[in-house]
Amino acid sequence: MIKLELKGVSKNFGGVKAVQNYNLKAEEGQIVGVIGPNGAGKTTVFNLISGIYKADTGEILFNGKDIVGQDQFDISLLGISRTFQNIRLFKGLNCLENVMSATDAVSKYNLFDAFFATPRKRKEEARQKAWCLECLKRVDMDEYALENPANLPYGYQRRLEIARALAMRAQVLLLDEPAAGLNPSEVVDITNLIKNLRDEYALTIMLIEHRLDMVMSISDVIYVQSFGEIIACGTPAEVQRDPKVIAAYLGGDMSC
Ligand SMILES: Nc1ncnc2c1ncn2[C@@H]1O[C@H](COP(=O)(O)OP(=O)(O)OP(=O)(O)O)[C@@H](O)[C@H]1O
Repeated sequence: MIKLELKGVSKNFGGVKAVQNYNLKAEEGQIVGVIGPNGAGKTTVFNLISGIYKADTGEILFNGKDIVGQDQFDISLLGISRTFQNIRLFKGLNCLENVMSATDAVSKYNLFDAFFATPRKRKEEARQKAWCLECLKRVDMDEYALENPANLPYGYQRRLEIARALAMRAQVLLLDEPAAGLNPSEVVDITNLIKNLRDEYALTIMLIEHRLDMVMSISDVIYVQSFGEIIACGTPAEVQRDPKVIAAYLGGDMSC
């Protein structure tokens, strides 16, 4: 089943054609790698899917429905969550509160309940807390629930971002350079975590990554972008031997 599909999507910034006539299909439970040189338009694709930017042309279908024009908040409620190249966490909140902040929008109590701290609000908060602890556990971070993320190694902060996305009950996860800044053993950990989450929840995962060894080892299919266009798409083995990819992206050596 196709979970996410981009059809003829384009985005210009003034004279810059950041994304041009972009077509992509991501099946349920698939890990889709997106690679390409700096400035190729990879992050712009994520910004278009997540509603940060609106596509100039084309369709972005999530579960078969076009989401172009919806704002980022509504898109995240639909089930598309993303992480960022530069980790975005609330440094003043502990890990559990960071995860819970992601679920505030889906809480099932109203202003009256919130103002008067009704039993319904207390019950709903307890339910959300249990669910968020479960999400922390899923990324092996339950023991750090009360820790400030700023005191934790980078690898944990990356996992915390993923826990926030899980708490939103994401069906599609957009990971922007999940291995950036991680040491080799943290890269192995996050790679295994991503694979396990896909297997367990049938998540559809798109990932932008400059670390080719990681993206090649984890992806079912890879899209290669250059100057806003897809120049190749296929299995890791297929794109590695594609002459266009080798010429445009790696200057001759794609072995990793
Ligand atoms: N908000 C914006 N305003 C103007 N130009 C933009 C904007 N966002 C992106 N661009 C331009 O669009 C092009 C694609 O940028 P984008 O960040 O999507 O590339 P990228 O492939 O993610 O790069 P990197 O690998 O370095 O993160 C670049 O030329 C960039 O300068």
